[in-house]
Amino acid sequence: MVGWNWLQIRRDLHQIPELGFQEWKTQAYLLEKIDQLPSDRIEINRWKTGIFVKVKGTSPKKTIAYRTDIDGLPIEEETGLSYRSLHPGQMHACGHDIHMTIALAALYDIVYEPVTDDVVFIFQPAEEGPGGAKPMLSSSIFQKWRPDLIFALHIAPEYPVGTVAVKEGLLFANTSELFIDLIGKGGHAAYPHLSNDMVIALSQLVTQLHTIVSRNIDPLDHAVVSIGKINAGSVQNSIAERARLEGTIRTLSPESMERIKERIESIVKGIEYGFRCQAKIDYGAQYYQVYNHETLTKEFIDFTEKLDDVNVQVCKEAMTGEDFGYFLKEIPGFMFWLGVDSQYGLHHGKLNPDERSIETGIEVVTNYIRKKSSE
Ligand SMILES: CC(=O)N[C@@H](CCC[C@H](N)C(=O)O)C(=O)O
Repeated sequence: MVGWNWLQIRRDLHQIPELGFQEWKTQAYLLEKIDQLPSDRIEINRWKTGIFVKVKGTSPKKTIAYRTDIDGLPIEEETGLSYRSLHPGQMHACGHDIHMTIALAALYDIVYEPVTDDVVFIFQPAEEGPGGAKPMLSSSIFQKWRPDLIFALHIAPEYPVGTVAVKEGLLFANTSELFIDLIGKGGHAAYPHLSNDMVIALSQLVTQLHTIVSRNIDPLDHAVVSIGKINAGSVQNSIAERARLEGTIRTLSPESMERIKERIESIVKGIEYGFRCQAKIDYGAQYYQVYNHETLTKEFIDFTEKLDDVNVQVCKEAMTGEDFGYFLKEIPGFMFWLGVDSQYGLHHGKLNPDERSIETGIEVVTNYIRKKSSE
């Protein structure tokens, strides 16, 4: 039996964050570990930069799946930790290093103490974008090993270690990325009348986009339009020919997502007309809401309440997105939050999850698999 040090694994993974579908080092690291497990008990399938691992049950009647995401974000790490990211401008700022460690630990546990049912571990790339869940779901290997039940967790900086937060039904929002390019006419800053300034057009566009949620969406149906990045121009004394914004749309209903997109398209037409420019809209990756199965989630809450050292809270829905929603659209299951107690939140360069949360995650995931497999 091999001995693995979870803390070391988490720190190793933390040092090599990679963006969606570029997770080659991460995949190699995970495979190096998984290959140490007894080969007669598992089947391994690579899928792009991801991995499927099936642990054979002793007398399987069903298949249980556990999914982790594996990608990092294009965010510069500012934690100052001794094991900070070795990849400039990239960081595990959404906790996927913790997610992967818990998945590896649960895999290890189930391999060495097998359960009755088959258990499939899914190491999924590109959760932050452009989205690995949807293509993984339609892969031939997923369809062959299609589980009867699937679950996953996400770290939650705002909860103390030892906390599991979850709710039945809607947990995470519908999301769509948003990219808008404006193309006008550049020129010398001293001759604005001869140019068509895309800095001004983009500034107006950003302001107008922020009226959509307050003026076009029912206040009781929450939604978000956030612009995370803008880009225009090359030097202070030249008028910008092009400008670009990058953002995200979040809604609690698929209908509001459609409404917001209609409004964006009208506003952009107005900008094109008013500023005599051209515009291109790209919605990038779209994620379906995370909707937790009512009965399974209730059962999970009852089960988790009985675990020592775990405090279960019923939480509200969040405007975060997760392409795990696509798995839940097809397979009964749920996602839950795992408290990691960090002063800085998700997608922040100073996010620093408390590593003691790994133990809680392992306890909840492995015990839940064992419970469901004994039914
Ligand atoms: C849990 C979490 O933070 N998930 C991400 C998912 C990204 C979706 C996509 N890239 C987008 O921005 O719409 C999130 O930002 O909520």
